[in-house]
Amino acid sequence: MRAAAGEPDLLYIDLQLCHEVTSPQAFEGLRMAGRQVRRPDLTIATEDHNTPTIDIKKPIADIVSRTQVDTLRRNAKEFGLRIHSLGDRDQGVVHIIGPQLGITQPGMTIVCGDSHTSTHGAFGALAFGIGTSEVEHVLATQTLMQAKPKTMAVTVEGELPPDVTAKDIVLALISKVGTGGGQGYIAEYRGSAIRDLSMEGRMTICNMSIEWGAKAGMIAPDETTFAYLKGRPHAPEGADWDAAMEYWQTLHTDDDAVFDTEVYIDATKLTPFVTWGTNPGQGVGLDASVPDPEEFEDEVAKASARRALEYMGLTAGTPMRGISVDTVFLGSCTNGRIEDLRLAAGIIKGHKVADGVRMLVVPGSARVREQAMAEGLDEIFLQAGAEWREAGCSMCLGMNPDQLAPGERSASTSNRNFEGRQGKGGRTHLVSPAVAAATAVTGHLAAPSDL
Ligand SMILES: CC(C)[C@H](C(=O)O)[C@@H](O)C(=O)O
Ligand code: SF4
Repeated sequence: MRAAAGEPDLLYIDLQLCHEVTSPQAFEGLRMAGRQVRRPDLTIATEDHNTPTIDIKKPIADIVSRTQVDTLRRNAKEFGLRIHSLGDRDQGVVHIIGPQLGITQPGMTIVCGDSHTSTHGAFGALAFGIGTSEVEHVLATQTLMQAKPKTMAVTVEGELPPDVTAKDIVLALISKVGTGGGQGYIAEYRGSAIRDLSMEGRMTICNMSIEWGAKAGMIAPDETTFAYLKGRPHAPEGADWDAAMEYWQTLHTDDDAVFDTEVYIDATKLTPFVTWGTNPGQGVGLDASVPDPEEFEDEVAKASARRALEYMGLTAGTPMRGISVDTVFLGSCTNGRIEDLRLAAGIIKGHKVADGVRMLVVPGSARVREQAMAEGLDEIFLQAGAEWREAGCSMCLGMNPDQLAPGERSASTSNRNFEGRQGKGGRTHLVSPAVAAATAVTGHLAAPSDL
């Protein structure tokens, strides 16, 4: 890093991830300026947003999607970049493949033209999303200018009650601090409840940092982190591993560190959390009811809740469990990892997806899919009547064929419930994989304990 008075810092970037949506103009910019990619070895591309999750051997039907994906392939070839294309064993959602390959490591600076790059902060990496002009800057120079953000500690203490997962922690946090609560901050998630989470759970939380406005979210690397990384294709080996460990073990906050802001959450009081509105902060416990907008004190929150209920087709006072869904989506870079699939499969096993409900199970990467199949999870989902798909962003956002029809309602393990996010007119309730599985069985928002 280079720092000078009155200037933003200049960061060296250890890893840039690319996908088809936000990279075309960046490569075009390089071409027009006659530049090369500075460090092709520190740049890796995958196809995820525009890719279909069935018939992946056929050409992509939608012309815009096909052009995006073809353009990424051409750019990767021209600039000498590693790319994991549809059908490749290492293809998948950009934020799933980095950790899975062991490319994401503690202490790194990681960027991608994608807001959920914060996911990688779960390893104690400084990881955040950047805009397309910044993507071009990093491609050309391997550096990025950044103003120093403020720091926030999000401390989650205590043991999680049954049926409560990492997703519920982060949904509860966002409804507490609001979607703008983290603006200008980098957050450290800490406390016993965070330390007790698996890497998958930690990634779920860091993934949604951007949904409450934080620039990035980080978790101090510990034995859980090291155990996850050990033996992965790109993890260091032998003496390199020992040297890396020596460094990684220093990457924790000093005991006497002072944060600009602190937030505290009592994990023992959490319940499964679900959203009722059209931003990730409009959530309540599953035991609660759809709130009454007139009871919000803040005028902006009141207006936004009124509009959200109208769009969502909901009436204040309706118990959350009384909300029926048409679709359940299990997947995305928030909850499309093996642990998420295992958890949902364990709940759905021996049950059937409710009549009239479709359940899409979309592994976050081809490797997650492979592993799930090796464990027989695909069979469990198929026997329950769910659809077992190929890897990709899928119904997390309406950029590929997996979409909600207007007016359709989903319980979705993804991270955004904005109007039209899963298809024009679609209505999204954000939930954990456990709630998704129980909801698929009952046909209305539910927890595993309801089965
Ligand atoms: C398409 C991409 C730019 C976008 C993002 O930045 O997050 C997408 O991944 C999303 O989740 O909305
Ligand atoms: S899975 Fe969803 S949130 Fe993640 S990168 Fe894809 S579209 Fe964005």
